[in-house]
Amino acid sequence: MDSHIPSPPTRRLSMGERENAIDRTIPLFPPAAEIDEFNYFDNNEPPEYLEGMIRGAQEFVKFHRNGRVVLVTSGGTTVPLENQTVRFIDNFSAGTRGATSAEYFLENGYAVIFLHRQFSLLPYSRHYSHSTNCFLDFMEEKDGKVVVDPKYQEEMLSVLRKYQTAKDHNLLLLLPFTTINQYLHTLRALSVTLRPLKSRALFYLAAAVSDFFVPLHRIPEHKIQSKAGGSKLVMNLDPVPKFLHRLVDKWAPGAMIVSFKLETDSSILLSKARQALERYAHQLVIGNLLQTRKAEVVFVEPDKTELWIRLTPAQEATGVDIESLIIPAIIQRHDIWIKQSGN
Ligand SMILES: CC(C)(COP(=O)(O)O)[C@@H](O)C(=O)NCCC(=O)N[C@@H](CSSC[C@H](N)C(=O)O)C(=O)O
Repeated sequence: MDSHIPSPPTRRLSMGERENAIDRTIPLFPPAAEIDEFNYFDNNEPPEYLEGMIRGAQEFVKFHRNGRVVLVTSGGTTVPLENQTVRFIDNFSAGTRGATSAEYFLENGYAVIFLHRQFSLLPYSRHYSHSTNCFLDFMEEKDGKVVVDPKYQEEMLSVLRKYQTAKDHNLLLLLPFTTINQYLHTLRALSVTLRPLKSRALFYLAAAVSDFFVPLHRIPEHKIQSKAGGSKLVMNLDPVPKFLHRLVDKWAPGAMIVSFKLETDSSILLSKARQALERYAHQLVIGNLLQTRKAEVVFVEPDKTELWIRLTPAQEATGVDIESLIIPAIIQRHDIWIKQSGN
């Protein structure tokens, strides 16, 4: 290390060690019973904008009543720690999986309801976001006017044309969420809105959903104060109802439902994905590891098959989207689902 740069102070660990960071003496929560889910929705108000949002979704579904509609969820849900939220627990997701998948569904003739974390990546604009691949880097000034750098014309024109087509044909409905509560209320309401499509409705649950939250009756109104000299913040979180169970059983009967299982430990990915499929009895779990999610996923299906979908090194090197392989494989399964459902 350069002599003139002082070495960082040794990290001060809090009193305990890593293994004490989470109190594991509390018994593991049993799977949420049905009543817990009713309680959740009775005790946690829907967002005030929900009625208007759903009216728009109803118009969209009516417009596409003879086609296929996929609800793509994308981005991470937050768990506010105060009602006047200053601090919150976030779930990791840039929104790349959802936004990229939505583009491939659109290119395959699906209408897309994109339920996404506000300000996360969106279909098409994800190619030129404000930070990575900043759109300003693709422009230059010529004769006092802003023009697109000729180097990028072809690629940008292709993205623009796809974006325009989606807009001109009313194929993409963008609906935002931020908190877990907004997400759950909106997902439930959209499930009911999609019922008329029966098997032609597809749920593609790529959002990173919170598992624990602070219930309304326990959340402080104002910013939590830290005491002078420092003080611990001990949080007591409740489990988020296992809504996937309700979605499959009650909210979206007949629709095809695909969920994602996110892990960081490769040794438990397959078993956790199988467990989710057994627990919720939906049609497909796509397992992925945080660290390799852009290069490989595994399809875990009710007939016990496990199909790995991987980019080759050459595909990775040339920037092929793994979603260009995932989505056609899902559509193949949706074709069969619709045929078997007879509606
Ligand atoms: C979030 C990523 C990894 C994409 O990343 P970006 O491209 O950066 O956006 C996505 O592929 C994914 O695994 N999404 C699902 C993550 C997730 O939270 N899955 C839940 C299942 S759906 S939430 C279901 C709820 N917990 C319940 O059991 O009812 C889980 O693993 O537990």
